[in-house]
Amino acid sequence: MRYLTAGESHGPQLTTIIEGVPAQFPLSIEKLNDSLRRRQGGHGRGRRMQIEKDLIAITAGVRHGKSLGSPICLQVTNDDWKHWTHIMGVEPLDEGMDESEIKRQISRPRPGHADLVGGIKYQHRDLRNVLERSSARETTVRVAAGAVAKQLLEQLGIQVIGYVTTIGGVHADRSLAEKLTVEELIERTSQDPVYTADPVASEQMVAAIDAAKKAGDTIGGVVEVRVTGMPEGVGSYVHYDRKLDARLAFAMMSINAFKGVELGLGFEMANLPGSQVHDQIRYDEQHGYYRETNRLGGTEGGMSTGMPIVVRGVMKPIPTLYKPLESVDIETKEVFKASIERSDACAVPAASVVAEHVIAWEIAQAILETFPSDHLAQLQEAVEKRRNEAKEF
Ligand SMILES: Cc1cc2nc3c(=O)[nH]c(=O)nc-3n(C[C@H](O)[C@H](O)[C@H](O)COP(=O)(O)O)c2cc1C
Ligand SMILES: C=C(O[C@@H]1CC(C(=O)O)=C[C@@H](OP(=O)(O)O)[C@H]1O)C(=O)O
Repeated sequence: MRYLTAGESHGPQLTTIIEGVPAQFPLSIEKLNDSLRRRQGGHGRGRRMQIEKDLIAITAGVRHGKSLGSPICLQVTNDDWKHWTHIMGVEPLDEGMDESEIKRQISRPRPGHADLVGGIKYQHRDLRNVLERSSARETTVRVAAGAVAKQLLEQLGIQVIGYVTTIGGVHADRSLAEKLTVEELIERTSQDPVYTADPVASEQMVAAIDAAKKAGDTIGGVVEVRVTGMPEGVGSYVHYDRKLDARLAFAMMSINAFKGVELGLGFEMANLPGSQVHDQIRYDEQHGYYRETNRLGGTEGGMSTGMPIVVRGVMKPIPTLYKPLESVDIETKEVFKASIERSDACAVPAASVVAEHVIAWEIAQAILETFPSDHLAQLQEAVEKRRNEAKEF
C-alpha cells in the first residue's frame, strides 16, 4: 500500500491517491470526516481553522461503501481558496485591482520554516512558492490516508490512538493514560481541549498556550501514540528497511515540526540498567506469550511483539511568531523583524491526531506486506492464523 499527496495550502484542494488497499472492505466517510474534524481542533489553533470545514470527497476506488481494490482518491477542498485566486495566479486581476499588492512577492524568510532553504534549492525568489507546500495544511490528506488505514486496522482488531503528553513544559501524568482502555482513552481525550487524558495538566496546558499567545510566542510539546491488538511478527529483523520501529520513527519525524522520536521508555533507557529495561517473557494458555512489562514499547528486533506499541514524538514550537524574530530580506539583504498576519500559537493537539494517523498508516502498510491481502477476508484469515501460530509456538 502506498500514497501520494498533492496540493498547496491556498490552492483549490488537497488530494491523496492510495494504492494497494484490499478489496471488499467497508469504508465509512463519517469516520474519515471525524478524523479531519479532530485534526482541525485543539486549543491554540489560529484563525485559518475557523475558515476551513474539512470534508472528504471520495472520487475513486469505492462503490456502494466498499473498496474495489483499485486506487482510492480522496479530496479536500480549501475554503480559503476563493480569497486567494488572484494571489495564487489563476485568475486575471479585476478592473481597478492594485497589481503590486496582489503580486507582492514574499522576500522575508521566517526563521525555522522552510522558506529560505526552499527558495535557494528551487530558485524561488517568491518564497510563497515554498510556504504554500511546506505548510502543514498538507497533513489534512495525510490524516485522510491514515483514516483509511485506521478503518482497515479496525477490521483486524487493531486500534490506534494519539494524544498529548506535554505542552510547553507542562507534563500530563502518563500513568493516567496507561490505566485506560483504548475506548476510554478515545472518550477522555476527545472531550479535552488539548487532547490529554489528564484534566489537571490539561488546564495548565491551556493556560500555557494562552500565555504564549499573549506574549506573541509559540510552544511545542510531546504526543504519544498507542497501538493495541497487534499480531506478532509485523516488520522484520532481516533487512534495515523492513524494521517496524525504524519505519514508525520515520513516519513520526515526517510530520512538520517534529524533531525527535522514542519508543517505550525511549531516551530514559540511557539512565537505566538492562534489568530495568527489558521485558520478561511469560506464557499462559489463554494469552500465549506475553511480556510482564512493556518498557520497549511493543517491538523487538524490528518486529511487533504483540504488546501495545507506544511511540512518542516531540514537536518544536511553531516557527511563525507574532513576536518578531530577526531575519534577512532576500532582495535588500537588510535585517528585518518579521511580523505576521495569522498563525497557530500551538498545534500540538492537532499534531497528535496527525501522529495517530501516520502511525496507523505505517502499521497497516507493514501488515499488508506481511500477509496476503487481495481482499479483506483473506487478510483477516491470515492475521488470525498468525495469532494462533504465535499462541501454539
Ligand atoms: C498541525 C500543524 C500545524 C502547524 N501550524 C503552523 C503554523 O500555523 N505556522 C507555522 O509557522 N508553522 C506551523 N506548523 C509547523 C510548520 O509546518 C513546520 O515548522 C515547517 O513545515 C518547517 O518544517 P520543520 O519544522 O520540520 O523543519 C504546523 C505544524 C503542524 C503539524
Ligand atoms: C492550514 C493549516 O495549518 C496551517 C499550517 C501552517 C504552516 O506553516 O505549517 C500555517 C498556517 O497556514 P496559513 O497561514 O496559510 O493559514 C496554518 O493555518 C491546517 O492545519 O489545515
